[in-house]
Amino acid sequence: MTEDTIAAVATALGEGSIAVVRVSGPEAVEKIAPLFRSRLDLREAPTHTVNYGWIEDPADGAVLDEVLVTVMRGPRSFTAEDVVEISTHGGIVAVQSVLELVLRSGIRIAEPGEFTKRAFLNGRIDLAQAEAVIDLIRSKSNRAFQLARRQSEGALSKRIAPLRQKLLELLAHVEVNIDYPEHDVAEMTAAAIAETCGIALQEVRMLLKTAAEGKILREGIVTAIVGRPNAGKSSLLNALAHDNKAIVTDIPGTTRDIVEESVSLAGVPLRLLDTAGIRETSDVVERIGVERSRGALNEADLILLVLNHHEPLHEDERLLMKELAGRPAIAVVNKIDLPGALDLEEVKREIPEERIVFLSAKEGEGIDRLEQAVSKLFFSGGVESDDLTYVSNARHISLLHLAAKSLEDAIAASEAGIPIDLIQIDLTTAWEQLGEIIGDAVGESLLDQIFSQFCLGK
Ligand SMILES: Nc1nc2c(c(=O)[nH]1)N(C=O)[C@@H](CNc1ccc(C(=O)N[C@@H](CCC(=O)O)C(=O)O)cc1)CN2
Ligand SMILES: Nc1nc2c(ncn2[C@@H]2O[C@H](COP(=O)(O)OP(=O)(O)OP(=O)(O)O)[C@@H](O)[C@H]2O)c(=O)[nH]1
Ligand SMILES: [Mg+2]
Repeated sequence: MTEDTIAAVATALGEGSIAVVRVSGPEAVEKIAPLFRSRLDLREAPTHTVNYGWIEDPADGAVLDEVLVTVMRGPRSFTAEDVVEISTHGGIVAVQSVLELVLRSGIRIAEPGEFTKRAFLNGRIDLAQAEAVIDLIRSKSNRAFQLARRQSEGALSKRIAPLRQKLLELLAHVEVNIDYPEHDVAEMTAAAIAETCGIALQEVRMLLKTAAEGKILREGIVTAIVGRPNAGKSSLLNALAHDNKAIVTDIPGTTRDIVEESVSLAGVPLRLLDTAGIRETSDVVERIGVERSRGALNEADLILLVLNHHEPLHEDERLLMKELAGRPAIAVVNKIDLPGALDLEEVKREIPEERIVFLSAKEGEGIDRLEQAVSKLFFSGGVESDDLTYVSNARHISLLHLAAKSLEDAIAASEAGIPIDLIQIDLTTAWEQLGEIIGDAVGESLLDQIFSQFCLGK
C-alpha cells in the first residue's frame, strides 16, 4: 500500500508540559531528518529510540524548539507505517510552529482518525478495535476505560471470528451440496443446518445481552435523586461530586431546576440529576420544578429516593415508595447524624433491605455504603471477570440484531422444508453482517463516517 505521509498534533491543544507532533507514512523519517539537528542523523537512528536535538528551519537555520524525537519504523508501529513523533514544549506556539514547518516540507495534515484508520487499513487492528480507540478516548470512568481497552485488544473480535468460521464451514458444506450434487458429500440435512444456526444464534444473543451493561459503562447510569423538600438531595449530590455544585439551604423548595453532575461511583459512571423536592405547591416556579422531577424520575436508570431520618414518613414519600416498586431504586436514609424519627419498618415493607442505605450527606458518612449498593444493583458480579466482552457500540449492537434475525430466518426456513439454496442466502447474510462488525468488506463511506468521529491526531 503506497500512502502519502501525514502529520498532526497528537496531544490536546492547551497549556501542558509537552506537546507531540505525530508523523506517519513512507516519507516520515526522510522528510523530518532535514528539520532535526542532533548528534545523529535521524535516518541513522535505530527504530524505537528517542533522540535529543532541535527542530530547525532549514531555510534560515532558525531554531524553533528543543525537542525529543521518537522513531518507530513500520510495521512495528501504531499505524504499521514509519512513525516519527516530535515532543515539543507545551502550549500551542511551539507545537504549532513545528507542525507548520513539517507541513511546509511536503507532508499533509491528517484527517481526524486517519492514524487509526491507517492502523486498520494496514491490518494491524480490525474495525471493532479501531472503534474501541474512540471509546478509550471518550471514556469517563475507570470501568468504561477498562472495557474499551479490552475491546481495543480485540476481545469482541475474538468472539466474532469463531462464530463466522462456524457459519462459513456450514456455508461451504451447503454450497458443495448445491453445486456438486453428484459428489458423495453427505447431504446437509435441514436439521443439521438448524442445529448449527441455533448454536450461533445463542452466541449472538449472549453478546446482545451484554449490550445493556456495556451502554451503562460507556454512557453512565442516569440517576435521579428524588424526595421531599429538605430531605438533603442537593447535599447528597454535592457529597457524591465532592463539590458544592448545587445550592443547599434549610429552606424547603430550594432546588427548582434540575442540576446535573457526572460522578464515578466505585468505577461506575453516574449522571446524577438533582431535582426539586416533590410536594404539592402553589408556587408556579416550584410546580414546574416538581414536574421536571417527575420527568427525571420516569426516565432514570436508577433512582435514589432520599428520606429524612430525622422526620416521620410523609404521605408523599409513601406514594413515592409505592411508585418505585419494580424499578431500580435505592432508599437513601439521610441525616443519620440527627436523632431518628423515621418509621423504618414501614420503609422496609416497601423497599428490600439491601436497597436501603443509611448515610449523612452533610458529614459525608456512609457514602461508601451507597457505592456498594449501586455497584451490586448494576453489576451482579461479572464486570470484573476478564473474559467477559461487553458490546457497547451502537453499530455493533444493530449488526448483531440483524445477524440474529438472519439466523432466525435460516432456522425457520430449514424447519419449514424450504429449499437449501434459499437458506443459503440467510446464512450468507448473517456471515456478512457479523463481518461488518470487524470491518471485513465494509465500504469506504462507512469507514469515513466511523473515523471522522475521532479527534485530530488520533
Ligand atoms: N507516544 C505515544 N504514546 C502512545 C501512543 C502513541 O501512538 N504514541 N498510543 C497510540 O494510541 C498509545 C499506545 N498504543 C500503541 C499501540 C501499538 C504500538 C506499536 O508500535 N505496535 C507494534 C508493536 C511494537 C513492538 O512490539 O515493539 C505492532 O503492533 O506492530 C504503539 C503504540 C498510547 N501511548
Ligand atoms: N444534620 C444534617 N443535615 C443535613 C444533612 N443533609 C442535608 N442537611 C441539611 O438539610 C437542609 C436541606 O438540604 P438540601 O440538600 O438543600 O435538601 P434538598 O432535598 O435538596 O431540598 P430541596 O432542594 O428544597 O428539595 C440543609 O440545611 C442541609 O444542610 C445531613 O446528613 N445531616
Ligand atoms: Mg435541593
